[in-house]
Amino acid sequence: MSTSVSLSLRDVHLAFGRNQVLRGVDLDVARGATACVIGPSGSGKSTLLRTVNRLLEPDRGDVLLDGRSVLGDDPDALRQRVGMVFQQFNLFPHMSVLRNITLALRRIRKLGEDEAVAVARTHLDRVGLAAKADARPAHLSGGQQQRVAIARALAMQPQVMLFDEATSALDPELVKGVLAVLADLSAQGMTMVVVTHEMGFAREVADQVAFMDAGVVLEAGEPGAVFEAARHPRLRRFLSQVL
Ligand SMILES: Nc1ncnc2c1ncn2[C@@H]1O[C@H](COP(=O)(O)OP(=O)(O)OP(=O)(O)O)[C@@H](O)[C@H]1O
Repeated sequence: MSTSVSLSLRDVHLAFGRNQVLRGVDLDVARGATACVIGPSGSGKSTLLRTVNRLLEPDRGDVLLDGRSVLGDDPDALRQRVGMVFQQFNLFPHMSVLRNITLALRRIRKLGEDEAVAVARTHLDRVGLAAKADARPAHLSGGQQQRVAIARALAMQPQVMLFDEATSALDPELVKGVLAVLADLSAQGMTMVVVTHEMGFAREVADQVAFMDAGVVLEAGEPGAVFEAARHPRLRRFLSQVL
């Protein structure tokens, strides 16, 4: 794994037209730490993630990796450093699992075919899918497809990983396997931001839980402090609805 970096968002604002979605987001994720972002639908969680790898540009504020702003960086170079996994797995349906992973290794990391295949197999093994290298995505379960998407992102040797509701599209029995991969990655010291509705995962795996409401991080802290001793009434109300 390449070295993880710290991540900071400073007073990030973003509007879609007149809809002011981010209203001054501050978040600090230490190197190697896992932050889980929780909060009501529409509070801006996905939008926040997308500002980190510049799928969206903030109107104001800053995004920093290891203390350095990334807002002037080449987006393609930045996206090699910041891997992202989406709710829908976004695999190429007409390619084998292996090819889905080697494609970017060859085109972006410029690896030769043999090395790309070797790297891809290593990462497939890491997510427990070495035996599925030659399968088409459609022949895999949703949970397996999501693990391929994770392997594909990890193969690029990111320094930060973003997960946008990575288990929300999965049948309940498939969620566990994907969360186990995330927990493993967290334990290995990857810097991660995980937008999730899985409160059990947040409680057990996160170093920090950040509660977003109406475009700001209203409260953040260690899981025990957030789940057991929430200060803000809006967070207490949210938790009473989801726990
Ligand atoms: N590309 C876009 N164009 C216009 N509006 C958008 C766009 N993306 C998100 N929004 C709006 O931004 C607001 C926040 O959306 P966002 O997806 O960030 O919320 P969320 O907290 O991730 O919600 P959920 O938990 O339901 O996924 C919503 O009002 C949404 O309609």
